[in-house]
Parts: sequence; structure tokens; C-alpha cells
Amino acid sequence: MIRLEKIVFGYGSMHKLFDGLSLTLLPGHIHGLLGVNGTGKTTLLKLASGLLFPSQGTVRVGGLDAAHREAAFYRELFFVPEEFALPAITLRRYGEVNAPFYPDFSFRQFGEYLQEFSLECNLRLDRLSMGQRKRVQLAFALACNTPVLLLDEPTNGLDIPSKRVLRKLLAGYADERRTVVVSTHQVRDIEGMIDNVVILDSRGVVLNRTVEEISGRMWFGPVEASDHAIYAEEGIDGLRGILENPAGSDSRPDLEMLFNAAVSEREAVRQLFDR
Ligand SMILES: Nc1ncnc2c1ncn2[C@@H]1O[C@H](COP(=O)(O)OP(=O)(O)OP(=O)(O)O)[C@@H](O)[C@H]1O
Repeated sequence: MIRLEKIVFGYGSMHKLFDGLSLTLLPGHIHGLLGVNGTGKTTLLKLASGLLFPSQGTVRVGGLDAAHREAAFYRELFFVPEEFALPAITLRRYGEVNAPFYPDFSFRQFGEYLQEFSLECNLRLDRLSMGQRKRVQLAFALACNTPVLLLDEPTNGLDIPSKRVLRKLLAGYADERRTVVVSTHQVRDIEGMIDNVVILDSRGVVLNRTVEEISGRMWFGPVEASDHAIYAEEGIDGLRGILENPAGSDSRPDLEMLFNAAVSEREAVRQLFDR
């Protein structure tokens, strides 16, 4: 579990990016952390992984205070940043050097995941493309089997087959003890990958609900102008939107539309879930 309580944080003398932000991310879910550019998704992941410290408030991960940066904390958590450097060694050596930090690391899984991502163990990490390096880091992260896994924009740089592999591997990774957070502004990429939606904006958390809760409260599909939709947008096949769903009718949540609704109709979306 990740629990941020009343976090206040700003970079240097910059205005406060978070001013009293509270957010709990429960285990047993793959959380999609969504927000427009610059809302603080990366910052939030860095706070959760102890790379940044709030000026006020606490961040606890699996019961440990992130600000204390204990060794036990880093055995429990793996953070894949959006951009990173890899050393000039082979993939095999990379596994050997880094695996000892993670008690549940599985070399068998690492090999399988590399194969899924079409990577050979004798590749030199400094000679890989951005997408290949991303695949290495994702395969390693998943093989660490940490209870908390944080992925910042994991689909950036991945080709379509690799996105499919990531989706499949994450589905296999998720279980009731694990907390997985996938941050992105590319909402379509994580559709079908996540089962809890967290939407951030400049004022804080707009939504933190499971996909099941969302489809229980909202209906997604074709609407008429007279329907009093919470949100509607013109598509190639006409007007589509989100309606309140008091009858609990089935529809497939459209994450992009939900995100657009949360951005443009913040209070309507919040009120629907606060009732
Ligand atoms: N090291 C830094 N120093 C100063 N300001 C920063 C720093 N890192 C981020 N910021 C600012 O903090 C805000 C939040 O940045 P952050 O990277 O957390 O947003 P994000 O939601 O992850 O954005 P994106 O979707 O573009 O990745 C932005 O306004 C950014 O300019």
C-alpha cells in the first residue's frame, strides 16, 4: 500500500505543486495515474520512492516512511523512471549485479521476460535503442517481484508488440499483495492494463476509483444533445458521452473520455462519486 498524507511539495521557490495532497493506493490493483503534462505524476512517484521529500506530510509505502530511505524500503519497491541511463555491460551481467538487492528476484522470470521482449542476454546495454533499454528495465523490474512497482510512462518508446507484451506481463504480475502504479498522459496506452483510475490535476486528486466503481456510476456510449450528459464529445460516429448510471447498465468505460471529463467537468465528476 502507498499512503500519501497531506503532502506539501514544491520545487525550490516555485509555487506549491502539491498543497495538502492525500492519496491512498491499495494493494491488489494496477493503478493508472493520469494527468495532463506537468500536473506532478513523476513528482508523486519520486515522493513515493523516497527520491524527493515533502516539506510537510508523510509518505508511507508498505508501512515504511519513504523519507527514511531504509534498505528494507528499497527491497520492497522498484521504480522505473521515464528516462534512465544503463551501464556499458551486457544484459546478463546487469542481471547478476543488480539481482542481489531484491530478495524475490527470479532469474528464470528475467530470462522469460527478456524472451517475451525479444532481447538476447549477450546484448550490450550501452548499444541499445531507447525502446530496447525500456524493455530491459521493464523485464528486470518485473523479475524483482517487489510488492510495489512504480512505472513512469512505461509505454513511451515502446512499439506496438512491446506494449502488448507489457500488458500481458503486468496482468500476470498483479496479485492481491502487490501495488502497481502506471503513470501516463497517454491514456489509450493503458486501457485494459489498469483496474483503478487515479486522475490528478493542478488542484489535487480528482478521482481515485476502480474501473468497476466507475462503470457502476457512469454509462459510456452514444448520447443525444438533450441527454444532460456529464460530458460529451463529437466523434466520427456522432456524439458520444458519459451519463449518470442509476440503473447500473453495462457499458465499457472509455478512459480517454473519462479523463477529458475529469479535466473539463471536474466538479461534476467528483460529485458523482462523492454521493
Ligand atoms: N527538477 C525540477 N525543478 C523544477 N521544477 C520541476 C522539476 N521537475 C519538475 N518540475 C516542474 O514540476 C511540475 C510537475 O512536473 P512532473 O514531471 O512531476 O509532471 P508530470 O505530470 O509527470 O508531467 P509529464 O506528463 O509531462 O511527464 C512541472 O511544472 C515541472 O516543470
